Order: sequence, then structure tokens, then C-alpha cells
Amino acid sequence: IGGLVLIKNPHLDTMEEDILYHLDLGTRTHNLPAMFGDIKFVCVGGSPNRMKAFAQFMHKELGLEGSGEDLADICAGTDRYAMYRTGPVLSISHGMGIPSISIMLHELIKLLHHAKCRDVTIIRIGTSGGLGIEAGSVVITDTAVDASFQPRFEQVVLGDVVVRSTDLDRDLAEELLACSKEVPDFPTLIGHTMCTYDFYEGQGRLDGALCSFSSEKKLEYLKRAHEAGVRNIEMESTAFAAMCGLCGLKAAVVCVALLDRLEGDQIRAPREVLREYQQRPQRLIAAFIRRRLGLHPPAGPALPSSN
Ligand SMILES: O=P(O)(O)O[C@@H]1C[C@H](O)[C@@H](CO)O1
Ligand SMILES: O=c1cc[nH]c(=O)[nH]1
Repeated sequence: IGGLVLIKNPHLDTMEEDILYHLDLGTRTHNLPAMFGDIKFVCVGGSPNRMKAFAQFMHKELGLEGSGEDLADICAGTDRYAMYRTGPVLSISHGMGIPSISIMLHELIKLLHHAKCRDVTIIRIGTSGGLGIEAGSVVITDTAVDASFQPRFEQVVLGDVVVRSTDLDRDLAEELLACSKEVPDFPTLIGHTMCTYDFYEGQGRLDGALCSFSSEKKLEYLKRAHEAGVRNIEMESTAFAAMCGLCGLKAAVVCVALLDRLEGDQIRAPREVLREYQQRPQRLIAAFIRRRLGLHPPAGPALPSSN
């Protein structure tokens, strides 16, 4: 049925109650359609403070009443994830890495299903390591690939490896690129995003507690990734693309590059610079949501708060 979230689990219908444990929500304890039925945009990102700042920023960008400073954490009963809503926008943290985002997405997707949400667009706003691009550039992912540059997400289910595809919505990526013209003070590009299971060895870094390869091997790997079309590296996009795609959600990944990995491993930019980088995907997505809602022209030079 048009626009509804598809749940690919026949067991769910037989359950009298569904407890979304890590979100501290449930079908018996909460009226999910009343709380979330009108949500149209879901934004996710690793850090709880970033997602709070994004919700507060969106509150202002949507011209809603009040400062937005007092938005409450809907998942306050648990400290696994943080969730905020303002207008039709839901903002949720997912922690670091595939296991963490995948638990959150199982429960979030069921939440959107129980709430009978329709036509939801979901966007990951994250940070990443760039590949051959200037620090501070924003990458809109066309294809999420694994550490062998393949567009697949492998999950072990009952001891067997299940392979899922990682397609993202092409039109949405193009629409986001078009919106980037409204925030011209940083470069935005479309490219492949490589998703790994680790920040250090898994991303070819020489500066972890363990390292089993030479700096020549590292550069050879990163250059191969670049030749395969990879423009940035992070740790959630394949699982995010696979799960959202299977459940019929239009999904996008928009990450800022904190450094160029062809130039180094350590993130050396001052905290203030990193904070401003983190705001870039938020500003692009705010422009996108405003445009979708017909709130033209863009608001003044507002910035998300510093998280
Ligand atoms: O959304 P975030 O900034 O958490 O995304 C990337 C990938 C990992 O979660 C983390 C590593 O620093 O940043
Ligand atoms: O290099 C980086 C920076 C942020 N996040 C990553 O996963 N890698």
C-alpha cells in the first residue's frame, strides 16, 4: 500500500505487544500513531548531542514556536539512543558501527510501521574520512560499498551469511545535490561511500593499537578504493541502505569528510573546525526539508548549535 513502511517479518503480526526495548517505547505503553503518525522525515547520526542540535536547528528552520531549546528526549528512559521530534522531523542517534545502527533501525522501522507513517524519507547525517577530497567536503552517497568495494551488506543469520543489496534512492541523491546550491560555502559531491567494521585497521589506518600492514600497502588499498569510485569511508552506510531499502523507505546518506585519508590518519583539525564541519550535512538537510515543505526562500544565515 502506497508509502507505508514494509515490515518483512511474518511473526510480528502474531505478537500482542511489541516492546521497542532500546528506545524505551512500546505498542501497549505508548500511542505510537498519535506520537509519530505524521512524521515525514527521519534523520539519524552517530552522536546524541548532534541529533539534539539538529532537532533544535530544524525547529528554528521550520519557523516553529519557541526556541526549541527545551525539546525533550523521547528515549530518556534509556541511554542507548536519543530521539527528538520537531514538526514532521524525527532526529535519532544510532551510536557507532553496524551492530549499533542495526539495532536502532530494527526498532525505528517497527516504530514507523506501528505508527502507520506514510511516505517517510530517512537520511543519515554523519562524519567520515574523505578519499581524495578536501576536508569539510560533503559527500552524498550514490552507492554504499563494503571493504571490498562491493555494493552489498553481509549479515550472519542462523550461522549463514545472508547478502543484501545496498541500493539508495538515486532521485533523492540528485535532489539533495540540487539543494546543495542553497548552501554554497562548502563543496558537495556525489560518490560511493565505503562502510567498514572498524575505524582503525578496518579503514587502513596506521595509528591504531594494532596494525598488520605497511604504509605502502595502506596507500595502495586507499588508492584502489578511490579508483573504484569511493569518496568517503564511514561505518554504517551499508547496513542503513540495506535495511531501509528492504523496508521501502527512501533513504540517503550525507556525510562530511573530516580529513583526506590520502593525506593522513589522525583527525587534527581543531574542535571548533570539526564542529562547523558536522553542521554542514545538517544545513544541507535543513535546506532539503524546507524545500520539500515549500518553505522558500531559505531562512537567514542560521547555524545549528555547536554540537
Ligand atoms: O555519524 P557518525 O559521525 O558517528 O559516523 C562516523 C562513523 C562512526 O560511527 C564514527 C567514527 O568516528 O563516525
Ligand atoms: O576517518 C573517519 C572519520 C570519521 N568516521 C569514520 O568512520 N572514519
